[in-house]
Amino acid sequence: MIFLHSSYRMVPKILSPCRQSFSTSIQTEWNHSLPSKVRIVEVGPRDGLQNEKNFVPTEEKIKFIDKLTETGLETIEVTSFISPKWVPQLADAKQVFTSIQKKPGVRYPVLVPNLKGLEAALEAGAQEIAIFAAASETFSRKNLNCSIDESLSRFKQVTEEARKQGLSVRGYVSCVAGCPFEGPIETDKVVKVTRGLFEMGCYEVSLGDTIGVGTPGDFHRILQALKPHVSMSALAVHCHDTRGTALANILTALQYQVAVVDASVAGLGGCPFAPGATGNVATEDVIYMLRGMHIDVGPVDLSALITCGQQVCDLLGKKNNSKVAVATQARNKMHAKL
Ligand SMILES: CC(C)(COP(=O)([O-])OP(=O)([O-])OC[C@H]1O[C@@H](n2cnc3c(N)ncnc32)[C@H](O)[C@@H]1OP(=O)([O-])[O-])[C@@H](O)C(=O)NCCC(=O)NCCSC(=O)C[C@@](C)(O)CC(=O)[O-]
Repeated sequence: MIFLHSSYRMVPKILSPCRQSFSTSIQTEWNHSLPSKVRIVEVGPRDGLQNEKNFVPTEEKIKFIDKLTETGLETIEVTSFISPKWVPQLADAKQVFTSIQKKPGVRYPVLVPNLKGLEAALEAGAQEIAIFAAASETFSRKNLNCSIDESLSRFKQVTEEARKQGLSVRGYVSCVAGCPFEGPIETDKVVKVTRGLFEMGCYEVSLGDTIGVGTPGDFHRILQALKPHVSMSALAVHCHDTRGTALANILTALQYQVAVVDASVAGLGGCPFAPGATGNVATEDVIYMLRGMHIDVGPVDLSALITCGQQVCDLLGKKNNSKVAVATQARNKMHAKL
């Protein structure tokens, strides 16, 4: 496996918003090793809101998700059927899930931590769930109140029951590159938990850099170790951008044929049980980068997504963490003045 493709250095400077296209020969040489299509999993309504201290009114959550649907996103993680004592912000999971306008063809997964959550998700009409384990023992206890092994046996029951009911099950592994409590995490632990999730029946596993400490070197090490055991096309990456390495980590994953990327509009996000965690990579930035590389990311209207991201930032009173959104808005303002 070549870590950075040798022609990488030949790529011209970053594409401007007017989308310069690079020469066909360079494009072919460089892109042949990358997936031609990437599925974006928008996690803004779940990961993006779960850590907000002030309760976001249910109606606003519903409007937010409906706007995301209108942008053309194809997968939107809506909420979590977790204990409201643990994450009060998502206590309205059922109301949100049953009230959003679901567009045919769009997938609306929800997080589920146990059989109780599965029951609630089924009652609400969910067709896809996500379970979430960790590669760090301490983080598992902080996030799920149980050890990694206990969580895996709990999730096995959840997965078996969900699949019996016809649901698809996605898995997450948190702390793949580092833990807020334990520091660096051994690659073997990531491999063990990832394999465990596939063995119990997950169709896809998303590798979470929960606190955004990972670098391309970490993703190279982790994917290299996973390669003999799992299919790269069944993996996703979930990169928080705390240290500005998320896009580079995603690019590394693409070089391993990983073709599913989690992202959050306006770069919202963070796990309430992971001190120091900040937002996910911004969906706008991922789309901009991948389209600039001629990778198909589906029919998302980037301008509509930028507007939606800004609206939710205004609602939350937060800074927009999408560099593409900030630059586009500044450019639009400048053009409006001319
Ligand atoms: C797993 C538990 C429930 C264990 O928590 P526990 O306290 O051990 O659970 P319990 O079974 O003892 O139940 C305690 C209470 O919660 C209730 N309860 C129990 N389960 C549910 C449920 N599903 N729905 C509603 N209520 C529930 C249960 O009925 C009981 O209520 P009481 O009798 O006290 O009134 C808890 O630890 C929990 O909810 N954890 C969720 C934590 C969470 O949501 N973290 C954020 C998501 S993960 C993440 O962000 C990382 C990710 C995915 O993005 C990837 C990455 O970045 O790495």
